[in-house]
Amino acid sequence: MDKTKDKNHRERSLPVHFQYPSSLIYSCLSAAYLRLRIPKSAPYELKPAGNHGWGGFATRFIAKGSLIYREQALFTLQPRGAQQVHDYTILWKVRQLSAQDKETFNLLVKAAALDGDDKVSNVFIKNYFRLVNVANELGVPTRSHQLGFFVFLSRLNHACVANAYVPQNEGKYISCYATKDIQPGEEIMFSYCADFESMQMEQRHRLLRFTCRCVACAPGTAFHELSEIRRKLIRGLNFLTQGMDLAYPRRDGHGPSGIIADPILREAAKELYMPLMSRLFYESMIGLLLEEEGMMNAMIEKEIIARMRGAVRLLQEADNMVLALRIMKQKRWVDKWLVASQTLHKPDLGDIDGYLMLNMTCTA
Ligand SMILES: C[S@@+](CC[C@H](N)C(=O)[O-])C[C@H]1O[C@@H](n2cnc3c(N)ncnc32)[C@H](O)[C@@H]1O
Repeated sequence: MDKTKDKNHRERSLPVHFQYPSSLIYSCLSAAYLRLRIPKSAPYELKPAGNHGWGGFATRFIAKGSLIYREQALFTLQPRGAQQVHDYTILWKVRQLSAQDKETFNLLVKAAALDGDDKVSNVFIKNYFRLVNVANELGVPTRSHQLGFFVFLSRLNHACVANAYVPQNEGKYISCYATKDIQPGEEIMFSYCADFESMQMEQRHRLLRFTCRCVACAPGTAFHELSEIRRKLIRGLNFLTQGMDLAYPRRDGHGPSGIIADPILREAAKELYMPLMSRLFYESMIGLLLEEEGMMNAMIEKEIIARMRGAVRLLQEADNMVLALRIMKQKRWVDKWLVASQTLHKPDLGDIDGYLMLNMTCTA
């Protein structure tokens, strides 16, 4: 996913719906799920996962950074939102599938029916990922959104601090990568929403509509307390660098922005008027906080570094350039942040260019 935080495209898989309350449901689901043939190339199997219904468990060691599974959508739809997907549209798509794919789809419908839900559209809602940049019929990439139905990666459960990551998408495919070393038998989980990095527990659970019990969602623990502070800070830092509040819907382009108390700083951030050297400090702090939170991974890192490089390229003053190169040279985020802290709010002749360029990109 483009963590340059394309304003409208951050939603990935949607927070989904029902709790799986009893062992009765597990055994009903098992009838359907045991018949679901996980492809041989996928290094996980389906098993009951405590209060998460069923989940995917590693069948072998999966090294940090490696691809876990790449899946093609069984079919795609192009509605305005998943809630607007109608049963008949889905069934029309399913009619065009191969016999084997139809059977797979029917297994998920059966599992849902055993769970007391016979609406095909709800099955879709539970198994879709948002796709952007899908090529149109002529093969030309578009910015339009599609929703893809994914059978196998949809079986993975959510964790706010996860061991896997699903970047936004690549056309009709989605891929899941390990963000940590995963041992055989360990459950593979990813965060259902990229913006959760800027949200505190209560808001995350409200959107998910279920109660996550990962390490960040364990009130009373030191990790949870720190996590709440870190995510609030990340929210503020994202606002300062990108001019938007990722924790709230932004119909008008800007969120409530209560996250930044200082009105002058808030207005400057909204207008994307932020000195380049300050950007380097804020971005390195985001990196440090994400790492501390256990949410850093190669893809996010690449995106933050790309944004930092963009700022460095625009610098015009020699002493700032020297400092910036020192920041970029540091291997660890904590060191980048320490060096960058010497530069906060230091102006540069390139600040105006940076401001113009960002505003042009954002309005284009
Ligand atoms: C896409 S499905 C994931 C697979 C699902 N567990 C199954 O049995 O098919 C999403 C649903 O799984 C459950 N779920 C996923 N992650 C969870 C978590 N961390 N805690 C509780 N329930 C979770 C929720 O009911 C959610 O609506």
